[in-house]
Amino acid sequence: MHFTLLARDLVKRFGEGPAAVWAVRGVDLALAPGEFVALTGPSGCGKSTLLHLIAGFERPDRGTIEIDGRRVDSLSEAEWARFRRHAIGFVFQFFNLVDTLTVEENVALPAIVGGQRRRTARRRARQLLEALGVADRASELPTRLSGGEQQRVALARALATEPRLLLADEPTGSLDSQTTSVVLALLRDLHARGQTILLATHDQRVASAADRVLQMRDGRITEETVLVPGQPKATLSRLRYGGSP
Ligand SMILES: Nc1ncnc2c1ncn2[C@@H]1O[C@H](COP(=O)(O)OP(=O)(O)OP(=O)(O)O)[C@@H](O)[C@H]1O
Repeated sequence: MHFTLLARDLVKRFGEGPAAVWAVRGVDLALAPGEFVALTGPSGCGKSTLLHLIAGFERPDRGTIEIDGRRVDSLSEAEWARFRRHAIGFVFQFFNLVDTLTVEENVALPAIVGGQRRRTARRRARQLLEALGVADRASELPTRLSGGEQQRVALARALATEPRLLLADEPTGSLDSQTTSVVLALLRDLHARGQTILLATHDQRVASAADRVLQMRDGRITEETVLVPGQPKATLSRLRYGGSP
């Protein structure tokens, strides 16, 4: 079986000695291509840390991570950064857009940094903004946009390099109920198109859109609820909005 994500026995500790915090204490996790999995659990149980380990923002103290069959935990920082740029999209609770760049430039940036031609990257950014319903804000600075619009831009940026794995940390955590519905509909749509998604959420509505919900407690996955039984999709049809880039 091919997995988009395969993590084994992940452990992450912050600090030393008696002050040490064991944020992740031996997590095994496998996502098949096209699966949508939600992580839930009380504040401080380790959801963000787990996502950061998978994205390579933090290094595990123990354990292994494979993404799309590639061992990533042993990569150098530079290799990790290069791999992450095209394999992983990350959506943050507070958007993390660059305030001094326009919306379109924000979305095009990862592809440009990854070596894509500027014109191609900007054209694809336009297509994504169109698909996510924020194309009319393309030339504005992100600070002029509402929270929901900023999160749609952040989603567009995360998808700009057609990542195998979309990670999202509380993507609706700073949105009101109506805007949450919009972002949730987008996540469902991405899932229906075959995007593999792992997200952390406190919102039951968001969690219930997933195929599986994993409950975390004290750095461990303590419970699994399968909402959509059966084999996950075996093939991943790559996301394409409005033709090839
Ligand atoms: N950089 C860090 N340095 C020290 N401790 C940290 C660091 N990051 C996280 N922790 C600790 O690790 C534990 C897990 O935190 P984490 O942010 O992963 O939890 P969480 O489930 O995402 O919480 P929330 O739902 O509030 O975002 C907490 O005790 C937290 O204080």
